[in-house]
Amino acid sequence: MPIPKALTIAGSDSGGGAGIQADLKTFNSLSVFGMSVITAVTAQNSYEVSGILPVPPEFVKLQIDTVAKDIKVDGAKTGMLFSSEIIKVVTGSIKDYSIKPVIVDPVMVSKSNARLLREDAIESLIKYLLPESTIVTPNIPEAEILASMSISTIEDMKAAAEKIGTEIGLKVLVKGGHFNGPPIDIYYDGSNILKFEGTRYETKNTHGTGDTLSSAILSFLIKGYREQEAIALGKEYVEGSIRNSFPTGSGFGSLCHWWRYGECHP
Ligand SMILES: Cc1ncc(COP(=O)(O)O)c(N)n1
Repeated sequence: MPIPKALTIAGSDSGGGAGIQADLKTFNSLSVFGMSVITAVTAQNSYEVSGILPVPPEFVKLQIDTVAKDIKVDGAKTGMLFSSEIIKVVTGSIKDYSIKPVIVDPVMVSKSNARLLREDAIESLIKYLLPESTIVTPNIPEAEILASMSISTIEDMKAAAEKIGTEIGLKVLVKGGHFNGPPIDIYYDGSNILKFEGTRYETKNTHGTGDTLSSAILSFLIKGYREQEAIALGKEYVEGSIRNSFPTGSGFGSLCHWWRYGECHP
């Protein structure tokens, strides 16, 4: 069987915990060949994003075109997309090369509270990219924006997942990590609602958790698992990475992506 090849289209995190860096570490840990198209360079550490340098949209397109015309992309995920212009070129290339599956992590704001998607780009995300995608993985604040409703209970999460899924026409995993207690994620697969329950680990070392989950789900999907299995296995991988996480700087520390085969606490 050929090695599965995954493409991440996302921002660079110089601090190494999130963004492109988290995606590539995840692909590598799950024995998937990782490729990366960079949408923006951030100057970032564990507690702040001190600068953002967006890549010109035509150069984002050139990166995708150059990879896709040569290497078979078995699936892609998107993370930080920053602007409406970048969203439009990314959507165009996904369509041109019929890239599938596409997992969209609708990254809007970092843990350190910096805007990673311009406010005026949310409409383009909904109008252009999401209809061309397979699964979108919002956390609760992102799901509130995509569904235009407030979410404070599991029932609200279910309503939001179904609303986003039916209005836009894709599958939706609403991540409940922002609530207290065991993290419960709600998945709407186009006809049914499913509940995934996890274990909560009390730690501040959670930088890049969302990026890691969407990359893990993509990895399992292109390895041949069905969607529900890929989500369950992706969650199990992220939980292990959080259980073995460690501090980096003075803010949000990092997951240990290599917990399955290497030392996390030497
Ligand atoms: C380049 C980039 N992409 C994504 C995130 C989100 O990660 P988090 O929510 O952990 O801050 C980030 N901080 N930086």
